[in-house]
Formats: sequence, C-alpha cells, structure tokens
Amino acid sequence: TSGEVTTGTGTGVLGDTKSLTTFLSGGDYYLYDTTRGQGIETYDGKNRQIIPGSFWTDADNQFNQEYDKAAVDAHYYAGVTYDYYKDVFNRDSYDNNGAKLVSTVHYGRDYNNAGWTGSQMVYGDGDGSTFTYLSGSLDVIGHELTHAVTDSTADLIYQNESGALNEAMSDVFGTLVEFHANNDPDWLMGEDIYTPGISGDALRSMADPTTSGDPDHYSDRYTGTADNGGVHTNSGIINKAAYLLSEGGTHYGVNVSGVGKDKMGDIFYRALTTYYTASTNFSQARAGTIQAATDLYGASSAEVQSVKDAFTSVGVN
Ligand SMILES: CCC(=O)Oc1c(C)cccc1C(=O)O
Ligand SMILES: [Ca+2]
Ligand SMILES: [Ca+2]
Ligand SMILES: [Zn+2]
Repeated sequence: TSGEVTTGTGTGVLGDTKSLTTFLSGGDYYLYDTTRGQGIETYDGKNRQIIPGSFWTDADNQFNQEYDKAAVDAHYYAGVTYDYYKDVFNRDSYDNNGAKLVSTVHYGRDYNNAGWTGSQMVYGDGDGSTFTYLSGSLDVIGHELTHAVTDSTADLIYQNESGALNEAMSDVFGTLVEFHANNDPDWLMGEDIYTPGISGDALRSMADPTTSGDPDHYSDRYTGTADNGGVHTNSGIINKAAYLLSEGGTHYGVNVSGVGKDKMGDIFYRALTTYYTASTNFSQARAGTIQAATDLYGASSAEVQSVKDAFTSVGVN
C-alpha cells in the first residue's frame, strides 16, 4: 500500500510513554512497522476470539487512550524482541527470513492468557485481578515470540519433558530480552502484568521456581497429565539450570560457576537452534547444551564445566 513511515507516541500498560513506528496511509495511522523484517502489524481483537481482527488504526498518531495501552506495548515490545534476535544472534525474525510479526490484543473477554497460535501472537486483557493487559510485560512478548523461534527450529513437542524444555526456552529468552533492553530486568516472568493489585510477585521465578510451587530439581518433577504434562511447571527445572549457568550458585550441594547472561544466551541459542529436536527430553537437552558450549568454548572450557554442573545441580544427568 502507498503511504509513509511515521513515528507516533503512545502510552503503555504501565503508563509509560514510548515512540512507535507507524504507517500513514489514506489519512489513517496504522500500527504497522515496515522497518523490521517484513513488518510488525498489530490488530484489535475487539474482545472477541477472532484473529487477527482489525488492523489497528488511529486518527492522530497519538496512542494515549486506555484502550490503546495494550496495543502500544504489543507493537513496541515486538520491535524490541525483533531487535534482540537480530542484534544478538543475527536472526531476522522468528524464521530467520524476516517473517511478519502479527499481534492481536484485546483478544477475548477477561482472557487471562497470552500465546503463540502457530502463526501470530495473541494477548488477552486479563480479568484485572490475576492479570492486567498481558502485552504489558516485555518478558511475556519475548516468551511468546520465542515459541515461534522454537517452532521454526527444534520444534519441541509441547508436552511432557520436551514441552517443559519448550517453555523454559521461552522463559530464558523472554528474560534475556528484558535484560538486553534493560527494561527493569529480573529473573521473574510476567511481573509487570501479574496481579496488578499486588507488588513484588510474578507468574514464575527462574531464580527460585519454588516460589510459584514449581520444581527446582528433577526428583520433584510433575508426572501427571495436567497442562500437557506440566509444561509450565517442570520448566522450573531447566529455568533453574539456566539461571545458575548465568549467575552461579550452590544448589543441592553442587557449586556452579556463573558464565554470565550473554554466554548463557549464546549456549542455549546454539543448543535450541542446532541440537534440540522435537522429542528432546531433559537428559538429551543436557547433552545438546554441553555440545553447544563445546562448540563455542572448547571441550575443556570453564563454560562447558558450568553447563555440566548446572544440569547436575537440578538432577539432570
Ligand atoms: C510468560 C508468558 C506466559 O507464560 O504466557 C502464557 C500465559 C500467561 C498463560 C498460558 C500460556 C502462556 C504461554 O505462553 O505459555
Ligand atoms: Ca489517538
Ligand atoms: Ca521479568
Ligand atoms: Zn509459553
């Protein structure tokens, strides 16, 4: 369509002001960023479970209404996540071929969920108690877009151990995006949108998964069938290993020497995109992550030793 790249101003879910890359066409300003890959497009679900919904337009390029907040953050944070994968791993969108990033906000009614549908992101508004607009947290958008990266690479089956590994990869890179952008970063997931009436809590903690009742050791894994075999629960085991690999610590008597966030990201990115496959379980993930670290730093490197120790500390051998 003919038109021009413009810069709008918006108010995010937390009330913060941010610049948005928009597109002026036919007198309307679209939440359409043509500067990243094949584009970033944000849609209005109008509180129906219809996707993608209506391409988001605004009359004056000022996205400062209450109803705009969810769209502002979905659009802006998709750009931040695109930039992370491009700048850090030279990956052009989730398919490494510039695939369009499509988000729908105001999806459903009081919908306490966010997700990757297999072709786009969807964000509910939350019920205002458990969640506020779910696009308001950068780590959540990084989490959802990493599902797309995973589906385009390892394609980890979304159940049992491969599913928990899938979930952990999304938590790992959702968190690393937050650190890279220096967006009030932490090892918590969804803290900006979880229970708006309560401060200091989060959906999950990578540093201590037990704070949300999730396991931090393989011996405590969930073996039931709920949540596709506990994919959002057993992810805690891998999350803890990733946290320890980055930050170091002693866990169940095992000392892990931290390698830092950048190297932890490089190791898991290479493991996810080169060694993990659809059926990779935790033990196979240990092997693949060791191999990735070996490729990057050498078999007798401190980084390889830290990977071994991190997985050993959570009972994965
Ligand atoms: C941290 C992001 C996250 O976990 O999003 C989900 C929510 C809030 C509900 C159900 C599924 C997901 C998901 O993306 O796995
Ligand atoms: Ca406006
Ligand atoms: Ca966080
Ligand atoms: Zn997920």
